[in-house]
Amino acid sequence: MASGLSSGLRTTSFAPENDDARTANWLEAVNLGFHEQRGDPKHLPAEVDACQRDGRILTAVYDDTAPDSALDPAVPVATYATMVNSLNVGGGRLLPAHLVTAVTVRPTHRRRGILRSMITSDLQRAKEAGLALAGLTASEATIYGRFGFGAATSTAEIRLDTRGGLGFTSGTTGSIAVADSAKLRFLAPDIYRAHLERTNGAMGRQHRYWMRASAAWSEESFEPDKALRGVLHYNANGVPDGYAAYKSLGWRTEPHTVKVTDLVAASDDAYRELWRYLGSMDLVDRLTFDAAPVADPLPWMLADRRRYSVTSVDDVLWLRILDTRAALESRHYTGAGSVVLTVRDPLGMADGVWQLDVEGGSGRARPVEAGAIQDGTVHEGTMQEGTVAAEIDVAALGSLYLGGVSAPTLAAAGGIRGSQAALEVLDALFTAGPAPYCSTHF
Ligand SMILES: CC(=O)SCCNC(=O)CCNC(=O)[C@H](O)C(C)(C)COP(=O)(O)OP(=O)(O)OC[C@H]1O[C@@H](n2cnc3c(N)ncnc32)[C@H](O)[C@@H]1OP(=O)(O)O
Repeated sequence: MASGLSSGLRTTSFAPENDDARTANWLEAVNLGFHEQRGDPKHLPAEVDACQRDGRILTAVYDDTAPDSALDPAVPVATYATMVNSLNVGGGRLLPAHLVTAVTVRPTHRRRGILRSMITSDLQRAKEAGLALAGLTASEATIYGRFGFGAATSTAEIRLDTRGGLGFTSGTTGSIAVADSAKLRFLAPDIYRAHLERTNGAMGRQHRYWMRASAAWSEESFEPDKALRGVLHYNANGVPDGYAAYKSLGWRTEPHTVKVTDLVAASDDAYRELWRYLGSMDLVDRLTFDAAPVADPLPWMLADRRRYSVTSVDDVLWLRILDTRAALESRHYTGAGSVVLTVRDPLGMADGVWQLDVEGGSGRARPVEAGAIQDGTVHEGTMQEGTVAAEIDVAALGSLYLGGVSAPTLAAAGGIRGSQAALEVLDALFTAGPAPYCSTHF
């Protein structure tokens, strides 16, 4: 991959392996690129094992022309990794998505087009491999729009005033127990899977999530996190259907604060009861959580909703449509109707004109001759005459895809061009369902 690199650079892609200098050097380059500490060789086998479990394919760009005393040229000057995982695209439908991660270019090699070269060739290959969507979580919001990615989901950072305990408006359901963290490691994947299947916008998780939720790895290192605790919710049949991981920020923190590091609910009851437990701990004055849903039921279950505040809202999942027809036909829809969409894609992967007909939760996308559209409606050809039409940039389609933002909002921002009638149809089709929620970064 990565044709178009400047001369002197060479690139290769490989699967991670243990006892492999190439893999170790690649991981070291990622640490360098993200300003992390050097890796500890004793943790390398676990780190490589995690990469393998995630199904990561690693790409490295090398510059063999390093001068004396420079970092070993076997350490790549650029890194890039991909993996495939499931995205809930509504109605319990799971679609495999091509995920991009660990993108770094060394400061000495930046702004020479290395990222552009890696990502454009990779996206093309993912499309040829039959994947309808690509996704990533971005270090900066300014990088990936030019490559056709649009911000598709957000989470809220929340703060709860728990002095004296939180009151809830409804009675308890199921039961709660403090978790044996070592066992949580093996329960968490199943609980998350059930959450994934019921949550629009949720993404399959990487191995590190189970290691972190069970305190086997801290958020910063591959060492155990001795401060982290876990709690489980069991449904009426005694089956675990939710967990949370949390830790005190220490007695010197004023007010005394517990940070919730992960909270996964596979039922509404589990969500409510996990927060009830967290909100009832003695000696805790504040709870924080940085990955709450933007459409959070939590304030609606509190006796005093003013105990809940949102301190920031951040984008999480960015989506890039690779195959427009497959993406449109894979998604679940809530409304019914028809619209003709002209997709503009500067990279030429997703562009074209489609008539989208939605009925009974499913969409059918048929190619349309571009000349059939005049004045924003269809006038000729085999398509239904009078169907409303809109033009949409591929990044805006990525943002609209899971319904995280409305068509009129995207139109006001310039990403969609169409009549009021077309925007209303798009809105009814794409955003009428539950707001997407992705609590997974990768
Ligand atoms: C999915 C993830 O892994 S997110 C993590 C991304 N990585 C990081 O944040 C680590 C630190 N940053 C880096 O390593 C690099 O700066 C990268 C990877 C972001 C960019 O790599 P580069 O090789 O310098 O990018 P490249 O030269 O291909 O730039 C392509 C285009 O993106 C633009 N661009 C690149 N980085 C940025 C940025 N951080 N902010 C704004 N624009 C950017 C360039 O100006 C260029 O624009 P143009 O084509 O319109 O002229």
